[in-house]
Amino acid sequence: MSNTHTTPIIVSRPALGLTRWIWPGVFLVLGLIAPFVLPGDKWVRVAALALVYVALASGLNILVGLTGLLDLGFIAFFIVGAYTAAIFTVSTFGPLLAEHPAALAWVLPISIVAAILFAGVAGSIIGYPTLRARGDYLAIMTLAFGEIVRIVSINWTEFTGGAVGIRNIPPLSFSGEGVVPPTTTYYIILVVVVILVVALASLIASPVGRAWVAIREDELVASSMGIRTRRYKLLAYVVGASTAGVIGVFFAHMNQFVNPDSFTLEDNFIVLSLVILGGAGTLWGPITGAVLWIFFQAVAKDIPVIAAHPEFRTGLLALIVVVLMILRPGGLVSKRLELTRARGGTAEPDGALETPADRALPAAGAPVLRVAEVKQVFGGLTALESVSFELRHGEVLGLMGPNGAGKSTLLNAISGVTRATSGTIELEGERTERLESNAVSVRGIARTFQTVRLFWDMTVLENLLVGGHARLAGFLPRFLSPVPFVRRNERRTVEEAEAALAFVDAWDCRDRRASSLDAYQQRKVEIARALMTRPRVLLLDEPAAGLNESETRDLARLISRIREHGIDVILIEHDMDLLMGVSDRIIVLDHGVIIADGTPAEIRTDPAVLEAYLGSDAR
Ligand SMILES: Nc1ncnc2c1ncn2[C@@H]1O[C@H](COP(=O)(O)OP(=O)(O)OP(=O)(O)O)[C@@H](O)[C@H]1O
Repeated sequence: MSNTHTTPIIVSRPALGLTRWIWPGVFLVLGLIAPFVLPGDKWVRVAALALVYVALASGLNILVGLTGLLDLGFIAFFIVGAYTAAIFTVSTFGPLLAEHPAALAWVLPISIVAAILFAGVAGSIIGYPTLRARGDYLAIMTLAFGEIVRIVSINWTEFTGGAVGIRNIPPLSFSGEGVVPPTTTYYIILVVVVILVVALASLIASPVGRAWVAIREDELVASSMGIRTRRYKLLAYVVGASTAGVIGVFFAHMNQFVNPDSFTLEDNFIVLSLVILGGAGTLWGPITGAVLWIFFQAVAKDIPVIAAHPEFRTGLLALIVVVLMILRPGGLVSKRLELTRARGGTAEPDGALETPADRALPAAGAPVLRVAEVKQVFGGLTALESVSFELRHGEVLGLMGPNGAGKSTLLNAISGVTRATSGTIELEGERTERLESNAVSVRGIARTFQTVRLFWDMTVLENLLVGGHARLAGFLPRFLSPVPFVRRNERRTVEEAEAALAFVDAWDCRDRRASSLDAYQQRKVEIARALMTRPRVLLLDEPAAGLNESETRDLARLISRIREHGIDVILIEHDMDLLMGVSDRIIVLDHGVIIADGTPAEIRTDPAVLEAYLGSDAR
């Protein structure tokens, strides 16, 4: 059994049945009764504005909270949505609406689709160049983008009305009435926001949401699990932007005018603060933050000192954020996101690893992986010098060499983490040396890392589901988890994940947060996650580092069992007993050159190996 010497932190089993609806139920009931309990129209308008911020904060949360992409220009997408509605209803369809105000019922959907399209395109435009940028660069680029859109809205006068803006946007009335009670507007916006939040929540508890969180936690590993990271980052921009665009349309109708002052840089920071204040990366945090802040702001307006100095409002928000970040760094709501809605079984599977039915195994001894004359140069340093070898089917190939010999560099080149300077790599006859790591993973090469790299904030099961990502997410995003066949797929993958966990003897940990596991459990989960990609070849980089003797023996048995399942293994290891015991053949690297290739017994007595390890005295 697994060794457990830490206090197990069990992430509560995903809530079943009614309990998981408590939180959304409370919000929905509050949303529905708000106009009845709020004292007067002014407060109903405040509530409607709070809903607008709920949608904005939820959209920005996809970028900042889930995917870890700081966006300081998010308000630009809101501007695009609001101006789209304004231009459509005042200029394009203005004369028609003047004659038939009820035509808004079909102009509005056109505005919404156009806003999704325009904001989505704007999202891709900002998203594309920022795909390679992170941190400071990303922040500055998005900030600049937000300003560009705002400045364009001021200066493109024939379209946007310049500084004056666009007035006389019709209210949300489908009956032709010129005046719409704030309660009606409120309920229309409530319906829109509920639809947006449900759609975003569905996306989060799907392979897409897991891919976003995986990218935030460790982009390199996410890619090694088969996630096309650039595509998912771009998708995050498009989804966030479209959300802001849609709510921008409703804001324009609610406000009945838009001008550049409707959206300032300050609004941008307010939305960002609300996400952080509420709890970035949670579903309900940004929603809570938005509602609390908008109401707090409305109340604060009546406090004399703030009424006299409205500029204090944002300063106050900044102060609240600073204090809260010290007291509660995760934000007001720190409930972990559930990244799957599928439920696992309650009985441990028998521990047999699934082999895909469509997979024809090569003949024993046939070459599976061919590495030919691979060279890797980093600046002036040649880490690998024309390395060539074959991995044959049915074998565990040991890879050893002194520190700095180039072992990890070789694994990185094979797994597509780095691109070899020259040379070829073939997996069952297919060239892979030019592929990115996600494509290499999909072709059938999985890996673990020298220091364990799990998605620490996810549960063990979620970690494994990320491993099964490529099977769950096709080109057409099969992400709408309420759709039955998608759920079936997800359930199948959960079953496979549980089988993989039972195989490595870590099924008990399936609901634990990865960060709570002990060293050996972490290693086993990392191996199970790699197995979830259904690899033909598994690359293990020093899996015994940090393990005790009995764990190392157990690991040796696990590696042999993996080979018995038809998965060929390349094993880097400094633990000689493990390496010699489990490998069928060993190659030895020194200074980026293969100096020996043979059975463990041959390697043990090879003079070149002894010299590399012990110096010239060994001869
Ligand atoms: N991204 C990089 N940029 C520059 N130099 C690198 C890079 N990656 C590795 N190197 C260098 O390449 C050489 C080989 O490193 P590598 O990590 O592959 O060795 P190793 O055999 O895995 O060693 P160890 O057993 O200590 O992990 C080292 O000199 C290392 O400093």
